[in-house]
Amino acid sequence: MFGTRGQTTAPVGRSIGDAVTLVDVTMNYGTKYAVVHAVRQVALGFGRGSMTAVMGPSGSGKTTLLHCAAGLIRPSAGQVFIGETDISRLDEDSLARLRRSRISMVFQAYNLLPALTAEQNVMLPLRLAGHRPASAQVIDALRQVGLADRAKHRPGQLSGGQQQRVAIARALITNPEVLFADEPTGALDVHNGREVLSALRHLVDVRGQTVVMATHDPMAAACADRVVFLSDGVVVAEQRQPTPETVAAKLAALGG
Ligand SMILES: Nc1ncnc2c1ncn2[C@@H]1O[C@H](COP(=O)(O)OP(=O)(O)OP(=O)(O)O)[C@@H](O)[C@H]1O
Repeated sequence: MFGTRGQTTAPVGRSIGDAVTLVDVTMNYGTKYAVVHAVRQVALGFGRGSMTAVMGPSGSGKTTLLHCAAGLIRPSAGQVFIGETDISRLDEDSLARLRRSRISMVFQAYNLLPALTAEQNVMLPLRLAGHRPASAQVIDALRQVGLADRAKHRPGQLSGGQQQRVAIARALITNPEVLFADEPTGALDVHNGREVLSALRHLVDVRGQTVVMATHDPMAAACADRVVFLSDGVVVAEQRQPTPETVAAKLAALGG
């Protein structure tokens, strides 16, 4: 968890209850002549079976932090652990394997293939990995997001919220330890956004899924167990049991 330094049950900076741990993660973009310090010395843990929202003003480093945590980019300094695995030490092939098998990511754009049905989209990650998923497994993933009855529908026949829930089902099919979501409701109206958030919440409460979500939206953040606030790449605050009001007030104070 936040400020876990000094734990005696795990190496310095890590708690055994965390699905993901960032140890002094720093990410700089650019050259030494024009450097952007996007994330600075962030030390954070994301607890297993919990939902954390990462918030902050535009440009505060939310996406960069998520991408470092998910192994999509390598930090300039610091370590990232997925469970016990220090992904900073993995070579490219091992990191790619870990990303495929232990991590999933959902983006603001659903990235569904329009010619495929919901169930075909959901099975795609396993098919690409050379597996033939059982139909029951695919339907179960769709059931987890409330869409078992839409398996044969194509994306064009679904609402935005339903399409994003198919994207979440597709992210679940590999049974990831952590599901990262970058602005998952960013393209949706309030109603569809709520459907997506309640699907994510259901996964945490019923399945024990770990979810880490970057968002601009105080309503979305208030669905999380905990909100971490970034400002200029630094973790400046956190809230537990957040409400839309407490989150919005903090964000306003940070200039978001
Ligand atoms: N590939 C890149 N090259 C150079 N600078 C980058 C790159 N990606 C992000 N940045 C910069 O890093 C900082 C953090 O960006 P990031 O996208 O992580 O913030 P954010 O909080 O997710 O922003 P937003 O809410 O607007 O999506 C910003 O100053 C941004 O301009």
